[in-house]
Amino acid sequence: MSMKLPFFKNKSKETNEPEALENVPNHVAIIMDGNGRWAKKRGLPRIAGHKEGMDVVKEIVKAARNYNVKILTLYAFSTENWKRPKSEVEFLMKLPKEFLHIYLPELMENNVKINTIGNYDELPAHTKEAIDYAKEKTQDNDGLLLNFALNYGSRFEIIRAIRQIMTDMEGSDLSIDNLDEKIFSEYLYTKDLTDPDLLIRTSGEQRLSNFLLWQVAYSEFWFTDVLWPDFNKEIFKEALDDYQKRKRRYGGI
Ligand SMILES: CCc1cc(N2CCCCCC2)n2ncc(-c3ccc(F)cc3)c2n1
Repeated sequence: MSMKLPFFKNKSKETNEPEALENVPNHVAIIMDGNGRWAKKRGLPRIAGHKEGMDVVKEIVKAARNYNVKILTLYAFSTENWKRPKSEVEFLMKLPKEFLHIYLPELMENNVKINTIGNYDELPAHTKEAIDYAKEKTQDNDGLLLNFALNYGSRFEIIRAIRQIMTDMEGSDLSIDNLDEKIFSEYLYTKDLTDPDLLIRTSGEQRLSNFLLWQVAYSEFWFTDVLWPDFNKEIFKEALDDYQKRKRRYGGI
C-alpha cells in the first residue's frame, strides 16, 4: 500500500504564525477617532459608530499580532469624554463588557494580555468588573499586550506624577537634584511600557488630544483621513510599511 504523502500547504497562511516584517514598531498607539462622524454620515445614532468601531478593534488586534507588534495602546475613553451626553457615556461604559464577552476566549487562545492605563477607579463598577476579570484571566499571557487607555488624560497623568514625586521627596532619598526623565517616567501609568514607536490617528485630525504627551516625544506619527469604523488591516499595514521606510532619529542626525 503506497504511503500517501501529506500535501504540504503553505503553512504560514494557515497558522497564526506572525508574518516576518523588518523593523516593526514594538509599540503602536492609536487614537481611534471618527466614530460619531461615521454614524452621522449614515444618518445613524453616534452609538452605532462606537459599536462598529468596537468590531474594528478586534480586526486590528489580530493584525497587530500577525505583524509581531508587542504592545497596542488604544485610546478608548478620554477624561474629556465625560462631557458627552449621559446616554452616550452609559453606552460606551458597556462596551468593554460586550467586547470581552465576545472576544476574551479568542484573546486567551492567542496569548493576548489585557492592560489599562488611566484613572481606572473612576469607571463604573460594572465596567471595572468585566475588565478586572479579563485582566486576571490574561495576566500570565506574554503575547501581544492590548493596552486600553480608559478615562485617560495626559495632563492629569503628569500632574498626578508630580504630586506623587513631591510626596515621595518628603520621606525618601528622592530629591530635586536626582530627579531625571527616567525617574519621572516611573511615576506615569505607562511606567512598565516602552514608549510608542508609532502613533496612528484616524479621521483626518492631526492633533494629540491630550494623549501620551510625554511618551510620544520620539514617536513617528501617521495620520489618515479614514474614519475609525472604516479602518482595517490593510490600512494598518500601510502605516507599518510607512514606518519601516522612515529613518528613525532620536533628536540626532
Ligand atoms: C470604555 C470605552 C470604550 C470604547 C470603545 N469603543 C468606542 C471608542 C472607539 C472605538 C472603539 C470602540 N471600546 N472598544 C473596546 C473597548 C474595550 C475597553 C476595555 C477593554 F478591556 C475591552 C474593550 C472599548 N471601551
